[in-house]
Amino acid sequence: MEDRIISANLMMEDQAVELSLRPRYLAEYIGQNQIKENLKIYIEAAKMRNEALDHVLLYGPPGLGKTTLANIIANELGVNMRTTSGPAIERPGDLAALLTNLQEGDVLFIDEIHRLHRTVEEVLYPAMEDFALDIMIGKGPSARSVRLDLPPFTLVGATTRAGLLSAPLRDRFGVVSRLEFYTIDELSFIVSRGADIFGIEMIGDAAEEIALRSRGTPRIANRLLKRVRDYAQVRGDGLITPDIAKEALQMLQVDPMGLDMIDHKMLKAMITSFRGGPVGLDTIAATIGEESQTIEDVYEPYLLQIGYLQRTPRGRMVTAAAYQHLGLPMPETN
Ligand SMILES: Nc1ncnc2c1ncn2[C@@H]1O[C@H](COP(=O)(O)OP(=O)(O)OP(=O)(O)O)[C@@H](O)[C@H]1O
Ligand SMILES: [Mg+2]
Repeated sequence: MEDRIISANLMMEDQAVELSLRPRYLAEYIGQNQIKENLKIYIEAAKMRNEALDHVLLYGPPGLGKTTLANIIANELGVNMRTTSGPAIERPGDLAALLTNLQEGDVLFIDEIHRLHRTVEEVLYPAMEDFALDIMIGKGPSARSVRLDLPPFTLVGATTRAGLLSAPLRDRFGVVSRLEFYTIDELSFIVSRGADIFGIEMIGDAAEEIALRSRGTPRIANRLLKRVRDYAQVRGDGLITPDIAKEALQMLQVDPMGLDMIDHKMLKAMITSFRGGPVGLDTIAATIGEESQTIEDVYEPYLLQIGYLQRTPRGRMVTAAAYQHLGLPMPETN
């Protein structure tokens, strides 16, 4: 299921592309204007005071630019960044090793921070708050705790599931930023920028055709651009015209709103079996043979964003806009 062309999750084929396309400074980072503006001020202030930047939590759906932003923060601060992830830190000692290796002002980036082990998380609290590490020396009755000073550092945490973060951890971030889906204009810009970097020729509204189908997500925009380029090369002379872009995307079975077969299957199942809802997440999952978690994290956010699905206390509902998009009549209300 995860080889959907419009999946926001990172795929093998994206990795090289993302490295070459990843913006390195705030000025190159498109969109997320509020976040950028705030960060610019905080970063400048931290540099003026010669202090570490406050800890930053970045959250939002996959592919919106959290990892990119973490790298940018370190670049703008002019410091080194160490990268790890929640599940990779198995024991408190692993975290201690990471922390004691930081230089003053460095950024420690913890991806998937909602998956930190509880025992590790507890070591993180004093580290974040007091730049200190409490370690136990010895065992049994003679054991004692020793406090070790750490260099001031900035923790940047990223998560797709802020709701799963414990309150004490969340409270220790001075800056909490939620990334939003990108507008069509912003995505068009990202596509054009990618085309420039790759030396791809594109004319007319071709970038917009790709942007429209990118589900508000730069990662998807970059991936679609790559596929469209292949199509243009094989079917034409490499030039991406709006028609070529449309044909290529049609072949990839991505509709003009960025929906693919699985979205269609899910919406249609809700319509035919449940009169459009409300229907519970688990029931939808069972009906289309997917996991509830996947639907909630991966499929649903964009459908909610464009107003094709609605969340109600009694479950999910298909909206009039979705019926219209699918060309299906709304059931009579009674
Ligand atoms: N604001 C932006 N401007 C231009 N390109 C962007 C922007 N945000 C993201 N991208 C592009 O999208 C790609 C994916 O972004 P990134 O890896 O930072 O997402 P993420 O939020 O960390 O995803 P995940 O939740 O899967 O870790 C980047 O490599 C970059 O090419
Ligand atoms: Mg990431």
